[in-house]
Amino acid sequence: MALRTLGPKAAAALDEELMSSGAFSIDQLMELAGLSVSQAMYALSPPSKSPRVLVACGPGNNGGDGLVAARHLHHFGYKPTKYFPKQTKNELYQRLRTQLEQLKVPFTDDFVSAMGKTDWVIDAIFGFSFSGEVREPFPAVIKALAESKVPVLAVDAPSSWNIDDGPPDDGPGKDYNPDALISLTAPKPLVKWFKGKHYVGGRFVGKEIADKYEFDIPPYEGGDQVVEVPLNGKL
Ligand SMILES: NC(=O)C1=CN([C@@H]2O[C@H](COP(=O)(O)OP(=O)(O)OC[C@H]3O[C@@H](n4cnc5c(N)ncnc54)[C@H](O)[C@@H]3O)[C@@H](O)[C@H]2O)[C@@H](O)CC1
Ligand SMILES: [K+]
Repeated sequence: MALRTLGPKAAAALDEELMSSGAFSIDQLMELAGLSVSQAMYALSPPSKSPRVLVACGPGNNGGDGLVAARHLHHFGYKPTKYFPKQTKNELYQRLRTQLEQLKVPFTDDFVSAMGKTDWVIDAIFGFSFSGEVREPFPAVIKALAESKVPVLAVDAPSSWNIDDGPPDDGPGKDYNPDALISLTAPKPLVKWFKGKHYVGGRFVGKEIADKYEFDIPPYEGGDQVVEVPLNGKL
């Protein structure tokens, strides 16, 4: 049995429910999501093998997960660098940025050059709210990811893929196939087209909610925040 998927509308509704009747704050959810991204990175390649990680952050909550992950990666012993070209004035993001500044996590505004000086890239540009054609300044970033010689871990979705329909037929993300993907809470329908290593994280939902939204809680072990899940094989 493969894990059931959660479409973009249901994923947004679930987020809203968690933050209203569920009594979670966005900070809590983002912290757990970002922690699980950093744990997937560690499972893929520990800092002794790949110390340099370039974290590409988009303007929404997917980017926020990337900022949180960068902080945890620093504490795990990596040397993260962040790329965050469209910074919001939202207070949460300002606090996440200040936390990274205090740890002296550097930033870059030249993503393409930074790709030549890293061991892994984390794609936290767009998640389940992405739609349409990729707008500036991101087409060049998506193109660089598609042509990347270093491995890429995508957060929740390979950025520029349609959440329901998978890889785009043309545009900068046409040939973008990241090496690994961490789905948050539940895989999105695009996993049907994904061929790399797949993890699920974002361990904050109980069975009642999972039943209501018709997805499965993956078989997390012990205190782990992530679990590797075969995409079409048996659980
Ligand atoms: N319940 C969960 O699983 C949680 C998910 N979180 C993360 O939140 C993500 C969803 O966050 P959001 O709803 O903020 O949205 P996203 O981060 O997916 O993206 C929205 C942002 O991208 C921009 N955008 C959308 N389409 C674009 C295009 N074609 N070109 C350029 N920019 C475009 C929007 O203007 C907006 O600023 C998830 O994928 C996940 O990473 C966590 O942070 C919190 C908990
Ligand atoms: K992403």
